[in-house]
Formats: sequence, C-alpha cells, structure tokens
Amino acid sequence: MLKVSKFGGSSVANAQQIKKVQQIIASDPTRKIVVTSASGKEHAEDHKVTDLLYLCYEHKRYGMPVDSMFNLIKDKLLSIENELGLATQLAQDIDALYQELQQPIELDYLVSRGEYLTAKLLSHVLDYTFIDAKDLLFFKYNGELDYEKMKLAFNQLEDIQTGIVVPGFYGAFPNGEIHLMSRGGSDVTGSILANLANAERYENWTDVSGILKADPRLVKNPRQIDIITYEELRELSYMGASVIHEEAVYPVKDKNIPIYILNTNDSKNDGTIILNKVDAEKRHAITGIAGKQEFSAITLVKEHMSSDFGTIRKALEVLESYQLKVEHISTAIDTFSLVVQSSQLKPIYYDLVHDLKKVCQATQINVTHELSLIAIVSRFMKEKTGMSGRVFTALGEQNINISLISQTGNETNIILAVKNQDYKKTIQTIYSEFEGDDSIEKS
Ligand SMILES: Nc1ncnc2c1ncn2[C@@H]1O[C@H](COP(=O)(O)OP(=O)(O)O)[C@@H](O)[C@H]1O
Ligand SMILES: N[C@@H](CC(=O)OP(=O)(O)O)C(=O)O
Repeated sequence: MLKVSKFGGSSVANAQQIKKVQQIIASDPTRKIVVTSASGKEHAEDHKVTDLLYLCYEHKRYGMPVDSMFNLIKDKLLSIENELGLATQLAQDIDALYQELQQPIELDYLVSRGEYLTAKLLSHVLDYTFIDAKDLLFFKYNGELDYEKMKLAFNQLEDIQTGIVVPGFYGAFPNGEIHLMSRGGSDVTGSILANLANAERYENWTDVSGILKADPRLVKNPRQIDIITYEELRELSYMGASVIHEEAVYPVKDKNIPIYILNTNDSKNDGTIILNKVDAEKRHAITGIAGKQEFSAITLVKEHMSSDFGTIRKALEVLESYQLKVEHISTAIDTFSLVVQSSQLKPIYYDLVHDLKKVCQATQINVTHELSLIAIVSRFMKEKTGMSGRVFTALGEQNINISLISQTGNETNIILAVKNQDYKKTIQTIYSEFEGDDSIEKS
C-alpha cells in the first residue's frame, strides 16, 4: 500500500526543513508519492516564493523592474541547494526562467515555476523521480479535472515503486498550457494523486500538529482536533481554517481515503485524522471554529413578501447574472439578507442594487459592509441542546452584536455574522465558552 505525502511551503522553506522532509520519507518505505508546494516562509517576515512570483508578474505588467524580487527567489532556492551540498541544474533553470521573463509570459506558467523548481530540488534530495504536473494533472477547458486522462497517465508511470516527486498547485489544459489552481492548491494535487493511487492514506504535512479547534493566530494554544469528518473539515476549511484547501476533501472522500494532517516539525505527533465517519467514543460540544472577514449583507425588504411567490428566486437570479456568489441567506417574513464577499460586490454595487430593486420590486434595500462570518462546527450539534443559547449569551456578555444568524436542517454548524472589528474577540469568546467541554460525555 502507498501513502501520498504532501509537504506545504513551510516544510520546504529552507535546508533544515528539507532535511526533516528527508527523514520523514526515509522513515516509511510506503511514502512513495511526494507532492510539494513552492518554498514558503522561513519566518514571519520572509516571503513565499509564490507571492514573489505573483509580484514579479505584476511589476512586469506595469513596466517596473523585477530583478530585486527575482533575485530573492533565486537566492532562496540556490541557498537551499548550496546548504544541502547538491549539484543540480537549478541555477541553469532559474537563469532560463529569467530569460523567459524578458519576453511576454503567462501568469499561470510563471507562478507555477515555484512548485516546479522546488519539486525538482526535492526530487534530488530524496533521490525520487521528478514528474512534471503538466504530464499528470489534466484539466478540461472548463476548468474541471479530467480524471480519465489522469488515470491513463498515472497508470503509465514507471517509477512509483522507487518514488516520485510531483509539484503541486498546477496542471495542464488539453493544449498543454499550464493551469494554476486557486491559492493553497497543492493540497488538492495531493488529494487527486491519493485518489489515482488508491492510497492507503493522504498525508498533509504542515507547520501545525493537525487541525486546531481555532486559528492559532487568533486563539492562544487552541486544542488539537484528533478526529474529524470530511464534512466538518470542508465546513471549517471553507470558512477559513486555512490549514487545508476546502477542495482537497472531494478526491479522497470518494474512495474513503483518510487524510492525516501532520507536523513536519513534530513528526511523532499523531496530528488530525479526517475520515468519512467517526465511531466516536467521546462526544464534544464543538469540533472547531473558523471565520472569514470582509463580507457584505444585502437586505431586501418587500411589503407583503410573505404572500408573494418567487421574490428570493428573482433576487438570486439577479446575483447570478452578475456572477456574484451567495455565501449565506437568512430570511424573515417580509425581508431576507444575502451575504456576499465585499470584494466581489464593490465593482457592481450600484448596478446590482438598481436591478434588485427593479426586478424584485423591493420596498427598500439596505447594504451592510464590514462583516465577518464565523462558523461553529460540530457533528454532535444535533444531539445537544442549548448550543446556540451558550453562544449568544457568551457574545452578549462581551457586548458583541450578532448581525445575522444561519443554521440549516443538517445542524452541523451555526453561522454568525458580526462586525469585522469584533471578529477576533468573537472567535476567542466562543472558543473559551466551549474550551472545557471536550471529553465530558461518553457515548
Ligand atoms: N484551525 C486551524 N488549525 C491549524 N492551523 C490553522 C487553523 N486555521 C488557520 N491555520 C493556519 O494554517 C497554517 C497552515 O497552513 P499553510 O500556511 O497553508 O501551511 P503549508 O504552507 O504547510 O501548506 C498554520 O500555520 C496556521 O497558522
Ligand atoms: N504555493 C501555492 C500553493 C500551496 O498549496 O502552497 P502552501 O502549501 O504553502 O499553502 C500557494 O502559496 O498558494
């Protein structure tokens, strides 16, 4: 049986980190498929190679010099090669990229070079074969993954038993052009490869010991989640728990392949296991809390809406015509609110409000900006009473006003909107409210 091991940017940020990766791979002979992100931040003030490549592209676009930024990338990668005492083609590859940068260059191709160069370097360290993602991960022109084509390519790989390293974050369109995934996409590459390999497990190695009950940048020493379901993970990651990309769930879920979130800096820690179904022996109140900032709520008021048909549908059609994604809906009798990302709303704001008013014959439309969405996720929520009561009381005691509330019949989460200024305090307050609840009840 094989394991697919994906290493995030922090795991390949410098030579010391790469040595840890080498030890992790050497400690388990079934770790034959390795995916890597581009070299990431060594410390808080450092820059991710991916961010520098985006900056190079933007500078070039505005006719500004790129050399200082490009040299940061060059120095970072070459110093890793140097410290590890490797003799590779890296310097020539980087110089060739610099030459390409003097000509018109596609953004996706340029940014993908971070993963490409890092994976080449790692393949030398591990003595595994480098497989370019453009020859293994295929997209159709509509952006969907082409699993049939990927299966064929994967089955033709000859070096799996000796080990392969694949760059994450990109693949190719049918014409061979590079197509970049969304940020954090190397997690998805790992998940796709785990699916293709029918892997025993998908390991996602990062700089934290698994998924924590809250973002460690907001809550001091949050507890670690031992086991979580795919559904809970998807909700937490979509709502901002950035430790793993929200789309990484689907390829492994189909085949019931467990995901392990593990710490490159503490490889003995069991981390978090993500499964389809958990045979729980402990019931906790909440699995985790996550949140995202910068949302707007469009609130539409229409007299006698309760006796009308189709007002919400018409409003949703207007938003669809502007390709504006609805994050949440809450409804009352003659009014409803649609929550959207502020950055998507901004450029179309006046036209959209005008169209909504006309198409829905709204009495009034109010838009509230600077909102944050916070999700409280738990697979046990259904079985527990008083959860929302505790959340509201705890927030009330801190004078935090809740702008919107939503919960679906699944009862796996409660979603709240609060003002951006209350974002951090809300997450901290909810975390403290439930912190002591772990392992209090046995099933
Ligand atoms: N609930 C959470 N649990 C763990 N980490 C979280 C959570 N929410 C946010 N994070 C952040 O996610 C980071 C790991 O993700 P990322 O930076 O993408 O790592 P990598 O570069 O290894 O892919 C952690 O360092 C942490 O700051
Ligand atoms: N390097 C890409 C892809 C990725 O997955 O990175 P990381 O694993 O470091 O989050 C990014 O920064 O978006």
